[in-house]
Parts: sequence; C-alpha cells; structure tokens
Amino acid sequence: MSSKSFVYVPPSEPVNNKNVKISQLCELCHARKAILKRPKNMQKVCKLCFFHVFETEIHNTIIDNNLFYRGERVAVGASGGKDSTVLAHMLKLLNERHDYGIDIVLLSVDEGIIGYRDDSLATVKRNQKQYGLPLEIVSFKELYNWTMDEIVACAGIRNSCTYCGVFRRQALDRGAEKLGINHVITGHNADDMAETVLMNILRGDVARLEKSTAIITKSKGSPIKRSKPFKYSYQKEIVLYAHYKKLDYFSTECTYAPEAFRGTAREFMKNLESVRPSCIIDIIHSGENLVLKKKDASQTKHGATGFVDGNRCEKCGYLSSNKKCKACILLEGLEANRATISIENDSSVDGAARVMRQLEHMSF
Ligand SMILES: Nc1ncnc2c1ncn2[C@@H]1O[C@H](COP(=O)(O)OP(=O)(O)OP(=O)(O)O)[C@@H](O)[C@H]1O
Repeated sequence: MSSKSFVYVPPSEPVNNKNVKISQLCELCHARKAILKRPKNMQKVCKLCFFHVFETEIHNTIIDNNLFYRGERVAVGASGGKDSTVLAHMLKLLNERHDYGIDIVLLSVDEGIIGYRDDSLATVKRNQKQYGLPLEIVSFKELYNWTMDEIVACAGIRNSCTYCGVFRRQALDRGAEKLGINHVITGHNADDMAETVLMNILRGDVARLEKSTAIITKSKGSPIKRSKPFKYSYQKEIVLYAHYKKLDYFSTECTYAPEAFRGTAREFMKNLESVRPSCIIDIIHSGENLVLKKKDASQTKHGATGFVDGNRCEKCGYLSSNKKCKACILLEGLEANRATISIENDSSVDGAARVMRQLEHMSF
C-alpha cells in the first residue's frame, strides 16, 4: 500500500462546456458544469469531481492514519443504512484502486426489531450480491436470548438505546471473533463524532471525551480494534454520494427514536451546521486538541481495581475490563424484570432502572 496521501487531481474526461457560463463551472476542474454545492465547504462542483474528491479524502484519511496493513481481514459493520452501505462500496473501490491488499467481509447484527432491522438486513443481503462480499449475521436472540422488541416490552423504551448499544457492540466483537477477524470498521461519520464530543462535554464525561475523537479505538481486554474511516466525512456528503452513485440503501429511522438527550444534541448540531457548516469539523478538531489533566494512578479506576488485560467476565466468560461484562449486567436486570413481571404481574421497571444506575457508576 502506498504510504503517501494524494493531492486531488480532477478527472480529465472530455467535456462539452460551450453553453456553460463561467460562474456555473465546477470550481475544481473548471471544465464541467457544477451540479452541487459541497455541504462541507460550499464549493460548487461537478458530479465527477465530487466523486473523486470525496473518495480521495477518505483514501487520505485511511493512509494518514495507517488504518490497514496488507493482508489484513476487516469486517465492515453493515446495517444496510446509508453510512455503512457507502462504507462497504467505498472500501471495495479504494482497495481495488489503491491495492490496499485487504480482505473485506460484511458483518451484520440482527437486533430483532420487527419492521426495521429485518427490512434493513434485506438491503445488506442485496449489497452482499452487488459488491460480491461475504456476509455474516449474528443476532441478539442467539447471543442473549432477547430481541430488542422483547427488551423494550420488558424494560420500556426510555433506555432502549443503552441496551441496544451495549449488546450491539459486543455482538459485533463476537461476530468478528467468530470470523477470526480483529478489525471492525464502522460508518460513524463526522456528524456522529461531533455529536458525541458535544454530549460528553455537556455531561462532563471526561473519560469518554478523551477517546471520543480517536479514529481507532480498542477496549481494554478486547482483541478487536474499531476504526472509523468516515471520521471527517459529513453525513450530507455521504447521502449525496449514495444518491448520485445510485447505491441501494435502507433509509428508514429506527423504530425506537434516540433518547431525548442525544436527540436534542443532534438537533442542536444541525442548527449550528446550518449557520456555520465548518462547525462539525471544528468541534472534532477541538476534541482532538483537548489536553486533559493527568490523573495520578491512585485516582484511576483501573489503578484501583487492579485490572489485568485479558480479564474475562465471571458470568459469560467473554473478555471484559470489569468482573462482569456490561451485557451480563444488563441481562441480569432484564431477567429480574422478567421475573418480577411474571410473578407479580407488575409492570415495574425497577430491575432495569437499578442496573442503569449501577452502569452509570462504572467505567468502561
Ligand atoms: N445492526 C448493525 N449491524 C452491523 N453494524 C451496525 C449495525 N448498526 C450499526 N452498525 C454500525 O455502526 C455504525 C453507526 O451506527 P448508527 O446506529 O449510528 O447508524 P447510522 O448513523 O444510521 O449508520 P448507517 O447509516 O450505516 O445505518 C454504522 O454505520 C455501522 O457501521
């Protein structure tokens, strides 16, 4: 793989621009008619230059951060949505164009949400054929004996994103492990990252803030690393790319809307972006350049608990940085809830609420 990032060179396909006014010309090739304004910087570009410049920027992110090594097997977290569909398409294209020498597999998690995930997985199955990539599907039901629909019926909708996030994260790791793969790539984009930085600032969550802009992450105790090649890519540009490339993706929002705090932060970011588009990249840069005060070892959780890399959850045996993994803690709360409901026929969410409080006091 070449270790040099590229300077953008507009494609030199023949053009017929006799009837195009100078002010309508693409600002990159100065030859074709511009058809869109890049949401990221308001530059007017033609379709061909948009494809090339967007692909080049992602290639540069991959190269500048040494995301892959030749011969590496990587799993793309494939949900069927716009981000991961563009990611699968883009990785395949760049792997062939720049000869990264990586082996790409699609990995999907079926959370068990009727009317949402079943439909989006149908899209992933079509993508598998369109891109000629192998596909592995793991499900919450087979791993945890609960579907998200059952969890929401038991514990209510309020914390559904927490359950889904914890189980999905572990399910992706387990799926990758099953495939003998150590690297999971996700379609998290610049908007997602800016939103997370903002939420961590607003919550004063310093531990998470420190990691929230990393392009490669790895949990303690887990052999699986995660990376986000779209870290600097605007959501609107990903959607435009998918649209003009006519990619087959699933665009329905999750049945269980995001929790109120995330939803409000997202709305706030969108409002800021409409006034100042660069704020998405600016907030990521701010996050990257924050220098946090160092804690002394006696103050750190890991110093206090004597964590050893490679620890396993005492309940399920899966790798965990705590005595019990997050998924098992949540499962215990759910089982307690199920028992309460079936014995007392009571719709109390006490078990789950107690577990949520417990989780808030733990560090992962
Ligand atoms: N069910 C799933 N199976 C596999 N990977 C997933 C799944 N859900 C999410 N991911 C991965 O996590 C990334 C971020 O997920 P998120 O839920 O924020 O969805 P999103 O921003 O709508 O992304 P997408 O458009 O790809 O669905 C996705 O791009 C994908 O790589």
